[in-house]
Amino acid sequence: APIFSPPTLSRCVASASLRRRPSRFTLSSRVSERPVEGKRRPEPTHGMNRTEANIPQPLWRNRRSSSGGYGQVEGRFSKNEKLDPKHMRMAQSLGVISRAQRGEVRSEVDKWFSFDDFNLLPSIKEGIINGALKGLDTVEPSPVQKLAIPVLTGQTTRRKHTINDKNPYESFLIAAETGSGKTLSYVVPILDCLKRSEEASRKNGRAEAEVERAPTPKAPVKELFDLEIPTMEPKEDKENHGKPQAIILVPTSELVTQVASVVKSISHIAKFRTTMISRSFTATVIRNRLFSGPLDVLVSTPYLLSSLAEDSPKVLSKCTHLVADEADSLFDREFVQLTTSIIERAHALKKLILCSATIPKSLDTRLRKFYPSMQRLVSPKIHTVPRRVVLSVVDVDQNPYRGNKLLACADTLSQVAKEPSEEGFIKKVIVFVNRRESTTELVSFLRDKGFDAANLNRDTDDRRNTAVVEYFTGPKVCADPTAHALEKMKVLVTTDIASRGVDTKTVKNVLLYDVPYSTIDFIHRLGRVGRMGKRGKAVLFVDNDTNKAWVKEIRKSMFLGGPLL
Ligand SMILES: Nc1ncnc2c1ncn2[C@@H]1O[C@H](COP(=O)(O)OP(=O)(O)OP(=O)(O)O)[C@@H](O)[C@H]1O
Repeated sequence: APIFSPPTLSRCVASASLRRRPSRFTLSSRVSERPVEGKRRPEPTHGMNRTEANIPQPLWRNRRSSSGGYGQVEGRFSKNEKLDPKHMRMAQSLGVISRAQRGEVRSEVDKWFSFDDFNLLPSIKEGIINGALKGLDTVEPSPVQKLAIPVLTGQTTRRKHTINDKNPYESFLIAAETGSGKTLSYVVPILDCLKRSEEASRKNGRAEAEVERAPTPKAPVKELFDLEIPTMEPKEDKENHGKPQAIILVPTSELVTQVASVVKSISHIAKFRTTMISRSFTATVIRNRLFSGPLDVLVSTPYLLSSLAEDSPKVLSKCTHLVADEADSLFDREFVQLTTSIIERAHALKKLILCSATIPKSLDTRLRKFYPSMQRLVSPKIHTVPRRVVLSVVDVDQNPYRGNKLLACADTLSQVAKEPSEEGFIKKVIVFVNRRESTTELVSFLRDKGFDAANLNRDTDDRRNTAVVEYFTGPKVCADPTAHALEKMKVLVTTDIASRGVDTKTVKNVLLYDVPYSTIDFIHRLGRVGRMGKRGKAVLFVDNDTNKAWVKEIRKSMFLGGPLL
């Protein structure tokens, strides 16, 4: 017989039955002893002589699907898992909204059903339906719009606001999850208010004109020696030139273009004069846009507006409504002085509106100090990632990548390209990196591998950046059905410049090439997908240096649909 022959199934079964010893199933004498923590017992009977039932705690009571509909969950999430202190600091940087507050807001939101329920002028409603939200089958306000529009238009009052020397204007904070329609929640009430005051002043003007048209007393007959005083030519009324009534501040020139296009979509119908200025335009263009005629709404970055206001302070003299969109950026260390100097110079200000998807504790404290009577319109879902976003994790230190992150990224992208979703259209994928230098390195690697990749960061040309952002925020683009899978995909490699506010509603996949520095960055980067209830996928690349407990915590919160804290 051969020394070694391959085992057959019957031989294995026979040897197993021979080895079976019933004595091994007798109870141990150490049955009452507590198991030693962390000690592994490799015997086959391990765990059979326990004094307590080993039933794992249910992790998610309302688990939607066994296949992990809300994220492919790896491992178990333990309640007692401690975060690295460094990451605890990051995780705790977000303000906390109590359950009671969330419940209160939900009942407020449930009162409203359609835009018709709001006390808006017909031209504004038409602007929403046929302009800003044109092409939608059913147009109804989103929760944050239901929360903000009635309060900002004065239809409902939450708290009586007393205007005095300390609080010369009303202040509001709109805070809601990413992609929830915050832009319209402040644009609509502002435009409605401007239209009403325009109509009121037109009525007053008509009344004044009627008074003027009344028969004037006859002029006394001129004597021969009376001087003939030449009548002055009526001057063109330049009083309102370059003095917008509403100003919207956003941190980047890409957002200037985006927000201005939302305002313009309503302005075309409701007849407003809107313009935008940013560093993408030359000085002549900016001058012409601002001073060539009367202006209702201006969208700008704080840098440009504050330098303009220094040269001609009258720019802010008629501003009654001021918005700071992405308020957490505009009140951070980089912008806070510029933003507050603009607010202080707007002496005619009636309403200050701050808007943000995240409220870091630093902002919260600052706002409580500077605007103690600020009305907070906070969505119950603040600090959550849209529920239809699935986050999966790729460990680049594991096989098959073995530390080659570039390769892991290229491989993930090629898997995305092969997916059958978005059939007939170009797939748009955004890859977020932490440092702008990484964009160049990653783009050249991806191009070498045959991907159509572009980079966007603060060093790249502004106009090109605007064009790239417009492509990724624009409608779906049809793909050539005969083209290769990689040719049917466009990849944008970018830093946080494209993570805030950019409305990439046709993007279905984001890749987080670097682990974001904070929960705030996580929320904004993941918020580029799953906008307005759409589905989205995100892939996070981790390595041995990543705090996996923190990542696990984030995935757990996402799975439960709770806020990332
Ligand atoms: N009531 C609505 N119904 C359907 N779609 C809407 C509605 N309001 C806004 N939208 C659309 O939702 C998308 C996201 O809106 P918006 O950019 O205002 O979100 P956001 O809350 O400001 O997001 P972010 O926090 O990322 O800046 C836009 O494409 C917008 O046209």
